[in-house]
Amino acid sequence: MKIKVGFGFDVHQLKAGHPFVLGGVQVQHHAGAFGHSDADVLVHAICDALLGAANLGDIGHHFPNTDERWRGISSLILLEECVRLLGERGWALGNIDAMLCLEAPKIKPYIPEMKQKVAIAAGIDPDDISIKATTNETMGFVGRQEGVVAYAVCLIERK
Ligand SMILES: Nc1ccn([C@@H]2O[C@H](COP(=O)(O)O)[C@@H](O)[C@H]2O)c(=O)n1
Ligand SMILES: C[C@@]1(CO)OP(=O)(O)OP(=O)(O)OC[C@H]1O
Repeated sequence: MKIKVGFGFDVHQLKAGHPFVLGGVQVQHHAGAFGHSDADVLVHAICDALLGAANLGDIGHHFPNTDERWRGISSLILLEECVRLLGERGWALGNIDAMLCLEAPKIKPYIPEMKQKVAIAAGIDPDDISIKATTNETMGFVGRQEGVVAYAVCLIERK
C-alpha cells in the first residue's frame, strides 16, 4: 500500500484578552492567539501536514486570509475540508503526531479533549492522534510569551 508523510508548522502572536483556542478547545489564559481565523495554531499545523502529505499546497492557499469566509472560523472546519480534499484524491489519514511549543499555560490537562475534537474533525480514532507540549525554557519569542508555535507530522495512505 502506498503511504506518504507530511509536515506542518505554524506560529501565531499572543495578545492579551484574546480567546485562546488550541486543538478546538478554549484554553483558560490571560492572553490568546491572534489571527484571521480562530488562530488555532495546532490545527493549522495539522492542516499543513495533511496538505503537504498529499502535495496540495498549504492552508493559506486553500483558505486565504483575504477571504472573509474564513474570518473567525473554527479551524476544525478547515481541517474537515482538508480531509475532504485528500479523500477526493483517494487518500485516507493514518495518524497525526503534533507538538505545541508555548510557555504557559500548562496544556497537559486539555490534551484528552483536544484529541477528541481533532479526531472528530479528522475522522480518525483519538488513539491515532498524539498531541504533546513543551515550553521554550523562557528563551526567544515563545519564552517571552509573545507567540505560540506548533509542529505536526502525519501519515496518509491510499484508500
Ligand atoms: N505549555 C506546556 C508546556 C509543557 N507542558 C508539559 O510539561 C512538561 C515539561 O515541559 P518542559 O518544557 O519544562 O520540558 C512537558 O513534557 C509537557 O508534558 C504542558 O503541559 N504545557
Ligand atoms: C487560516 C487563515 C485563514 O483564516 O488565517 P490565520 O488564522 O491568520 O492563520 P494562518 O496560520 O496565518 O493560516 C492561513 C490563513 O489563511
